[in-house]
Amino acid sequence: MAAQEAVDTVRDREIGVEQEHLDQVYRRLEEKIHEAEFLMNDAAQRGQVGTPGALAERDAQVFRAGIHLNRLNNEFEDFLFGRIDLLYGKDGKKGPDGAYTSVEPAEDAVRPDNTADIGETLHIGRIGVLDSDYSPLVIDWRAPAAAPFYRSTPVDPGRVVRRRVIRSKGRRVLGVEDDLMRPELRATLDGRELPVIGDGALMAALGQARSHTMRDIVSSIQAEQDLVIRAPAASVTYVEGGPGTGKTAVALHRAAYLLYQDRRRYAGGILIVSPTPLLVSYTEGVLPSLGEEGQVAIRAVGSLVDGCEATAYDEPAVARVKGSSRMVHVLRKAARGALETPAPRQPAGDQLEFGEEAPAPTGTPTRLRVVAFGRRIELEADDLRRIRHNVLGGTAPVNLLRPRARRLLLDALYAKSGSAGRHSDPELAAELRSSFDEDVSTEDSFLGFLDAWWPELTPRQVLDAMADERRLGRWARRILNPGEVRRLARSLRRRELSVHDVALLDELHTLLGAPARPRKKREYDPLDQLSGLEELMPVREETQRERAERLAAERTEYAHVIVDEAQDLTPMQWRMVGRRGRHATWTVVGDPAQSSWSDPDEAAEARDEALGSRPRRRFELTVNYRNPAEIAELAAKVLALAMPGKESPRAVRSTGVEPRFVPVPEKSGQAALAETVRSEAALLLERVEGTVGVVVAMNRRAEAARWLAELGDRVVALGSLEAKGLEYDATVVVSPAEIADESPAGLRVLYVALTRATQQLTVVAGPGDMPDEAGVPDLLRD
Ligand SMILES: Nc1ncnc2c1ncn2[C@@H]1O[C@H](COP(=O)(O)OP(=O)(O)OP(=O)(O)O)[C@@H](O)[C@H]1O
Repeated sequence: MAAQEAVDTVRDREIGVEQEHLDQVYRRLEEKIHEAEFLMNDAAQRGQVGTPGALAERDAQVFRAGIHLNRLNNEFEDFLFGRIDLLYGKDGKKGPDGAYTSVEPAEDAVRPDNTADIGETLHIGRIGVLDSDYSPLVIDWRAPAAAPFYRSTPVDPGRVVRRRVIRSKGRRVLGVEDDLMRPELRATLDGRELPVIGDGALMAALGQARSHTMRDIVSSIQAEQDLVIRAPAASVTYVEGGPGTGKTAVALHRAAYLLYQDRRRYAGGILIVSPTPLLVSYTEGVLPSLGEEGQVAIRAVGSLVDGCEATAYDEPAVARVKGSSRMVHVLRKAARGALETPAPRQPAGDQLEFGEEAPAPTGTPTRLRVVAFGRRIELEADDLRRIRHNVLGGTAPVNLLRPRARRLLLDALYAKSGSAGRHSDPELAAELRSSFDEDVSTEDSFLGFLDAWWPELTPRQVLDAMADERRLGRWARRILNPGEVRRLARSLRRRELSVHDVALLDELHTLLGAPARPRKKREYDPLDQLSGLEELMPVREETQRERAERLAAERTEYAHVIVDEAQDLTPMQWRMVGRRGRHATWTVVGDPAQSSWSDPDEAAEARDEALGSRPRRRFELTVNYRNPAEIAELAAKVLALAMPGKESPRAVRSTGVEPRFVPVPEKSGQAALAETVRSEAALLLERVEGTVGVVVAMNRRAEAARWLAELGDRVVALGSLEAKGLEYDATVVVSPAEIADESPAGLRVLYVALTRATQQLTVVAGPGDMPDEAGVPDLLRD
């Protein structure tokens, strides 16, 4: 009892020490706010005092100080979260953050009798704060001086003697947890021995209930993760790690780190590509909590093209075709072929012509008739075919070839006009030609013809054209088999875009060339045709702000691209993502064992193409922070089937709660399955504090949502592919066999489903499963 009281007293005293420090930090911040406010009032009173530049600087200062205090008061519950006590360093140099830079201890820092004095104490927080004498009150977690907080281990302690995690809420310090990095030392701070309080700051973090949004991990980043977060931004940082090893967390913290390192280069220029909108909304709050609001674009792969927010999934056989790099060849043909619209079958009649009083045609015209120099001149179907063939010979984007098509049409018309040899004098000949061109190209019949014969195509129009099975069959000849053509065409007839369609649209965008932005209607000016000026003459000047917004929205290239769940990108998606980072540095995180793409080798090839020859630094994350050992062990059985020989990450904690198995005999029907899933989810809701995820095969998504409708918003129904990257306190995995049989990648998708829970897992064996007497489905047995 007495011993416990003594521990409590030491703990309380240490909490008091940290409280004092936190109070000092807030005092300092308030001081800065007052200074800033004073400056602002002063500036306002004196009106014109100082140059406009100086006033702007003051305003900026006030603004920055305001942001600081606002964050402190509102956002950062644990603004200050760490502390390291360090030995004296090798040299006495200080860095810009006011801390000593030396990583290694001075030679005489430890005395022969294993005693030492603490030479420096640093507090680590979400942002840096300097005292009025420029000594560091708080070091930004991303600053070099903070690295030992994450990196130091008992094996390689550097200067760190004690590492402390501080838990606080608002302005109150609630607790401290220490790790000793040099347990053999008797170190003193200001003449008193260093106390050590508790253990398991990481474990405390991992045991917390999960909500619908991800939390940052700044206070407990582990050494192997820190190496990735702080890796230099050169070329490609490539990270592999199993489920729950912190890949997503690391990717987000890395974005914050890069911004801190080189804001000028990265502000607004980092793209994070995420597999699903669900994962985007799950992770969206992390960067603001690290103080980086609005600096990073986090986009789902189905929303990478502006204006698209695709969430629909294709059935696996269709997804396989749409994602395959064979589509590049099909799309190339389609982009060119779609220039020709088939003539309508009804009403049957003469060939369609322009320049005649005929009902508006809907097919591609097969004859051009103009009047120039008082004569009727015609190009026949063969002439037109030849010209089209000639223009399409190269690889240039189709929309950009229109001026060339126009030129060749004029050449051909001129040749037929009989005017070509009329003048031997080159100057007169050129003059004649240019007046011919002017005559013809302003003629309505010519302009109308050009619009119909070489229309400016949008990616969507071409994709729609591919929905016609006959035409698609032509474009895909010797590339796709008839079954693939049929399925692809059928899926494109649905109006709703699928996630995979977006990569096709992006590819088409490249093949077609940028379509002109929607134009405001105005008087037609033939000069536009000559010079393509229409894009340069907006009806009204944009304001600065509109321009900034437009450029941000149109941004298609980034300085750094982070790909999360990289194993899932199809070859076509890699091409799309690659185009956004042609000059970028990259961070690519993924786990091949979780790939939902049927042919990982093909995807790896496309990835290598997107990343080019940039050198890669490879990292591996080996510790599973999400799943308790009991769940990880079960998942490992599926991993052994999905990817024999692949090692599971090591789970760091155990809950003592084994996964639960509940079979629903096949003959008992859908209602029994629904009832079982509902009651199992309800049971888990009672057992855990946070969220429950129910993972079902993709085609059961809608019904599963209905099954759970009454259970409130702590429970979510998810299709197997949507579970990617997410986590819940508890999960119900429904019908493992159904999930595994959904696609060629089914076992890997099942592995994903089984690794989502932080505490409890229930497996409901349904149709197709063969449970043993304990209810364990065949796929989950040894
Ligand atoms: N150092 C850490 N301290 C505290 N929590 C951590 C740490 N590292 C990871 N976690 C937690 O572990 C969980 C898994 O992390 P994350 O989702 O980033 O893993 P992942 O590797 O992306 O997983 P998956 O491949 O399954 O999507 C998250 O709740 C994360 O906050």
